[in-house]
Amino acid sequence: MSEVLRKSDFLVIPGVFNPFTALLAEKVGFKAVYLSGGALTSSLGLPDLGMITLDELAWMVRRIREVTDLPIIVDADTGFGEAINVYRTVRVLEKAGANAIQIEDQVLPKKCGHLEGKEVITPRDMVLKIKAALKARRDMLIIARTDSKAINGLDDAINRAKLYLEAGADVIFPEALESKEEFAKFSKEVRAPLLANMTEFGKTPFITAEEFRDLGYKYVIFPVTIFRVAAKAMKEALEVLLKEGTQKNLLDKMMTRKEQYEVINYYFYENLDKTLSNDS
Ligand SMILES: C[C@](O)(C(=O)O)[C@H](CC(=O)O)C(=O)O
Ligand SMILES: [Mg+2]
Repeated sequence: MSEVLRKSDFLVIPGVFNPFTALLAEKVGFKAVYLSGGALTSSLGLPDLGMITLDELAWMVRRIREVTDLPIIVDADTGFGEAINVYRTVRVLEKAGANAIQIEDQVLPKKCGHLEGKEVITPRDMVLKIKAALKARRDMLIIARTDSKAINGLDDAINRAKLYLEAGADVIFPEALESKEEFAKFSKEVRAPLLANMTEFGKTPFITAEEFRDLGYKYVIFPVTIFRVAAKAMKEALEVLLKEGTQKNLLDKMMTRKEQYEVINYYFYENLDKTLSNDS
């Protein structure tokens, strides 16, 4: 499955936060999913500040792996500690079913890369984490994210990316670039598979997937888009229920029971049960 990530020329990758959303992405036709820390933590009612544990993340990777064969890129934040922790993080997440893992060079508590007040670790400390990740991985890709642009500027982010590549990172993720020109400069200087983060309400202006491809990016993630759309839809539905005491006016906004069951392969299990009983 990591082969899909390695061999594809270009991939548009939605952020998911549970098995249902991963299945939806698969059924709609996406070729890979991104388990977003931002969306996952929000779905747990928690801020994205590096507060969940490795075990909680691995549990979700296993649950998603159970239902889909799509490649999963896992957002592992800062790797749950220092280099030796990163070693274990990689082992655990790969066994759980991850095909790629993203580690970022922020200090803890980490933040969404598009917020103010971030801090970065030294390039050397990040290189140690990347080396630990490479020693631990069997097949999965190691994606090194640098948050440095917003703190030390684009040139520092470019220099860090070069060091991370030299250390062996497979993919570079420059976080929170602010214009097409910056994305273009980065891809001109950093000759490697690159991942662009097209999150909304952040520092990056809207750039389409196709434009990112033309700018030299191999992967584009839309990490929290479906969470935010669903969150607003759920809030509106709750308000209607509270006000009207009936869901009648919501029906045309709903996935039907049949459509819902198709996503979760309900009918497969129903048929399996019949076949097993008929056979015996
Ligand atoms: C990509 C990201 O790391 C995520 O957790 O999905 C976030 C996205 C977001 O908060 O919008 C990020 O730090 O950019
Ligand atoms: Mg994240």
